[in-house]
Amino acid sequence: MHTRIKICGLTRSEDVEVVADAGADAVGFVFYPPSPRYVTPARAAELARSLPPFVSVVGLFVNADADTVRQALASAPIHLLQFHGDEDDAFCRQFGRPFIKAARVRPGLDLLQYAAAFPSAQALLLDAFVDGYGGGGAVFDWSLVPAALSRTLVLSGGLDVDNVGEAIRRLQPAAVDVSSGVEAAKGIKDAAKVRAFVAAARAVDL
Ligand SMILES: O=C(O)c1ccccc1NCC(=O)[C@H](O)[C@H](O)COP(=O)(O)O
Repeated sequence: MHTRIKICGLTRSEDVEVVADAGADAVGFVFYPPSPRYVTPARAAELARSLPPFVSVVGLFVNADADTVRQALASAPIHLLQFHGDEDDAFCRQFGRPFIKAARVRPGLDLLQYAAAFPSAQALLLDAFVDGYGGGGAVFDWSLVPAALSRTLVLSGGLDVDNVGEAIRRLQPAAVDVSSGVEAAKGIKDAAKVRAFVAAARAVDL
C-alpha cells in the first residue's frame, strides 16, 4: 500500500522545492485569510511554478463564497479542492472539480452520517477539532474513526515524524496530511522535519 503524503500551508518557494524534493505527493495552499499560512491564489501560482510535474496542488478554503473559489481556480493551477469549513456537498461539487471534505473529529460527531452527507467528495480528510478550523497541530482520538467508514480517507491533525507511522498502521489512510509537524514556525517549513516525516511515512509502506 502506498500512502500518499500532502504537506500543507506552504508560503515560500524554498519550502515548495524542499517538499517536492522530499517526495511529497501533494502541496496545500491555504486560501483562508485569517490563517498565518494564508497565501493569495496569485502567490500560490508563483509558488506552484517551483513544482516538478506530477505533484498535486491542493487549494484549501474555509466557508469561502463561490466567486472566491472560482477566482482562485482561474488564478492558480489547483488540481484538488479542499473544503475545511461548514460547506455542504452541493456547494463543494458546484465547481466541477474533485474535492476533499474535512471533518473536524470530536466525540459526538457521527462520521458515518457525516460521510453520507458528502457523496460527491473524492475523500474525507479527518482532522482535529481546533479553533481556527484547522492547522492546529492537535491529534484527535483515532479510535473515534469507525471501522465501518468505508471511504477514501486522508488522515490529518497533529501528525509528525513520531506518530505518522503508527497512524498509517492503525488507520491505513489513502493519504496523510501535515502542516505544524514539519514547521519551524507557522507557514515556515523545516527542511529536516519535512524529510524525516516523508521518510517515516514511506518506511511503513516498505
Ligand atoms: O493550516 C491552516 O492554517 C489551516 C487554517 C484553517 C483551516 C485549515 C487549515 N489547514 C488545513 C490542513 O489541511 C492542515 O494540514 C490540517 O489542518 C493539519 O494541520 P496540522 O495539525 O497543523 O498538521
